[in-house]
Amino acid sequence: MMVDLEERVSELENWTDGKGLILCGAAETFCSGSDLNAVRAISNPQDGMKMSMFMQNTLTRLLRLPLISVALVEGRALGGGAELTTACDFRLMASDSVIQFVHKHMGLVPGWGGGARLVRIVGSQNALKLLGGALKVDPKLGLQIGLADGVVEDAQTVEAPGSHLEQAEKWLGTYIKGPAPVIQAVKKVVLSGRELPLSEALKTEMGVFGTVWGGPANLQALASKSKHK
Ligand SMILES: CC[C@@H](C(=O)O)C(=O)SCCNC(=O)CCNC(=O)[C@H](O)C(C)(C)COP(=O)(O)OP(=O)(O)OC[C@H]1O[C@@H](n2cnc3c(N)ncnc32)[C@H](O)[C@@H]1OP(=O)(O)O
Repeated sequence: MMVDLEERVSELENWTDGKGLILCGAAETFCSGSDLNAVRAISNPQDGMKMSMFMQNTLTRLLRLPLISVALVEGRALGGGAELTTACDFRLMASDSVIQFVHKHMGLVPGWGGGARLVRIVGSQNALKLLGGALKVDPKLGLQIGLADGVVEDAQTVEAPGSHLEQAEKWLGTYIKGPAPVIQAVKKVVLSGRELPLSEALKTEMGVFGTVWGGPANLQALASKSKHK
């Protein structure tokens, strides 16, 4: 899974007109973390840290893609799978889904960068509770602490306008409507604001602004005298 994921991220880094990404699992599980059969063979500290470096690099690149990403969590996201959800910009949870940082039960802490990202998403107090307590985060708790950005309804409920994936596509559609260069610029500006010290973020923002100012979308908007009602 880890190598496959890195290869997909490399492909996505070359997707020049991408605007949005939905990451979902298979069957009833979003991701159950490391392959326990495989990690038993690399249970020494050196190999563990190599795996950690590989996955931290992969997931950091995933989060830094110039597009808006959503983790569609169906079933369980456990351990590294929970960390994987934090490597997307947003998380949508199905009604019976659970995000659980089970690391403590494995005698571990997050190793794929999920600890650092979790603090930035839910704050240090909630991160400490989720990691220290290996708490099961259901959609209600996820929305309450800001780990979940929305819930997708089950097909048999009246509110469900389609499958989980169709609902996620509709949810994401609101944020990626528009020309790819503009959506990509939006993500780049937010990324720099999220990761850089203010003075550097301002420089990055100015640079990104320069790529869209006077661009096709900007000139078209100016020509149309659009009103934002
Ligand atoms: C940095 C964190 C990272 C690390 O330390 O390297 C980790 O992520 S540690 C791993 C954390 N994940 C787990 O501990 C998950 C363990 N699995 C489960 O809790 C359950 O399997 C499940 C995911 C909740 C699913 O339960 P259920 O629906 O009851 O199905 P099964 O338990 O029968 O599983 C089906 C099948 O899948 C195999 N499986 C599940 N998870 C893993 C895994 N992480 N690695 C390897 N194999 C996994 C499970 O063994 C079953 O296989 P078969 O017995 O061959 O059918």
